[in-house]
Amino acid sequence: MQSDNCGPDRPAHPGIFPTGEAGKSDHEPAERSVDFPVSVVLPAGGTGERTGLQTPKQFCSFLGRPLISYTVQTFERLSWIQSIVVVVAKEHMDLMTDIIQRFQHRKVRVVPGGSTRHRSIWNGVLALGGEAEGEAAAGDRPKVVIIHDAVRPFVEEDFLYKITMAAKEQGAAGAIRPLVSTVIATTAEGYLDHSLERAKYRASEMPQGFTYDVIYQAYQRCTESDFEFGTECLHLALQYCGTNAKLIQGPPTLWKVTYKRDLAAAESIIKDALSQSACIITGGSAHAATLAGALQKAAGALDTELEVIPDLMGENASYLLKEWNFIRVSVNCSCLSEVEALLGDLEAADRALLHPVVVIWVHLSCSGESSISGGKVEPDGLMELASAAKLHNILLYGIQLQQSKEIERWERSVLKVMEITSALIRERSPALVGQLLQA
Ligand SMILES: Nc1ccn([C@@H]2O[C@H](COP(=O)(O)OP(=O)(O)OP(=O)(O)O)[C@@H](O)[C@H]2O)c(=O)n1
Ligand SMILES: O=P(O)(O)OC[C@@H](O)[C@@H](O)[C@@H](O)CO
Repeated sequence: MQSDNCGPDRPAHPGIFPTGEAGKSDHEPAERSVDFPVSVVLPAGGTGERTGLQTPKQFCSFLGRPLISYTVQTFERLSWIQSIVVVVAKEHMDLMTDIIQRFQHRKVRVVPGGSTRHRSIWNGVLALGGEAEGEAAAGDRPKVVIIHDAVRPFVEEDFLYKITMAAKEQGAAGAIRPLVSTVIATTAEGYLDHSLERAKYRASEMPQGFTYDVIYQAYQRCTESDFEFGTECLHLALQYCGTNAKLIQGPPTLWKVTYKRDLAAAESIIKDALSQSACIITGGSAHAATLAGALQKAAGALDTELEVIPDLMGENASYLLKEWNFIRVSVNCSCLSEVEALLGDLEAADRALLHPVVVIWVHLSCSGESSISGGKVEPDGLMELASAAKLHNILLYGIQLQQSKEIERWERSVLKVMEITSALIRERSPALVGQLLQA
């Protein structure tokens, strides 16, 4: 049984991870031309025992989204990938179908896995050829199959392209990384037998690529012992097809989420990727522009790139499609209509389907009267707005500060606004949503 879900026709959501060029974020995937069909098998049928958690790691959530959804997104946004087969345990088929529908993933099919990783991958390869349903659909068969563990979410387009082209040429290609620890052989009694010369060995990682014929034939010919105990597809290609894989050293981002600590590391990487920059909207106010300039200066010390714009009109509307963090400065105006308009624009742009968007309302009081004692700002109004925004995965926070003629005091307030802003953007905590914080 498999479930097809092509999902609604929508533009690929921008990615948040670098394409492989250092520091360049991939708001849009670089267009590459691949003139043959490429499909992907994502084995996700394991139980993740080594995390010690009840929930299999591929379904553990980060910022409200399961790990596997991040991996699927990485592949679905590449125009040269024609289809993705996710292989999950039978009891998770419905869960995976729900994830695909909830996050509007495209080009994805779900098929049942097997008792071992190899069996799961084989089921995925069969599905690509239409055999999982009992009829061979030769026309759908891809030229190249990328096999990638679903728990390796940080794969870069550049590297996928390299593996794909090498697999097309060579029949098989695989990612490798230098060994971090020396590999030793042990005796039956648990003593050292010998150690391997580390420089001669590499860690085999994912993604791997194969021509469809090679991986199909390899699995058709392999033994029950291979299915039960094997962990290396490249070995099957060599052993049963005489195809010697091209090995390509990949970036450190290829690591596999295996232990509980890896989940924390993955969440930190995702949060880092979402908090690289922010956009300050001043509404054209001179006071707000002054504050924005001071915040930009303070941001430099906090490694956050701040862009200042008056509004989201014209060309500036592009920020709605590429920015994950917005700061709306209101001066002497405690009404929330400007924030409400921004939230409406973000909801209309459908920005927060895959990642929570942060909106921070900075209320600058220049009138001299304390905006607290004057009771000018209605915190309830902010909480109400924030609760509604949260339903669209938009996290709204408030910060209040007063203009001060004392330079030192003003600079301290500005720095405090920037520190609070950085923390809110980095953590994206639902707990602080709707709060009016004081700088
Ligand atoms: N029967 C299996 C076992 C594993 N996998 C998948 O293969 C990938 C790499 O395997 P591994 O990291 O070993 O995952 P688990 O087997 O879930 O982990 P553990 O060994 O800790 O249980 C994972 O995406 C896992 O879901 C699979 O599709 N089918
Ligand atoms: O062995 P595990 O099941 O933890 O993970 C699978 C890994 O072995 C595999 O992803 C790479 O070694 C490449 O084959």
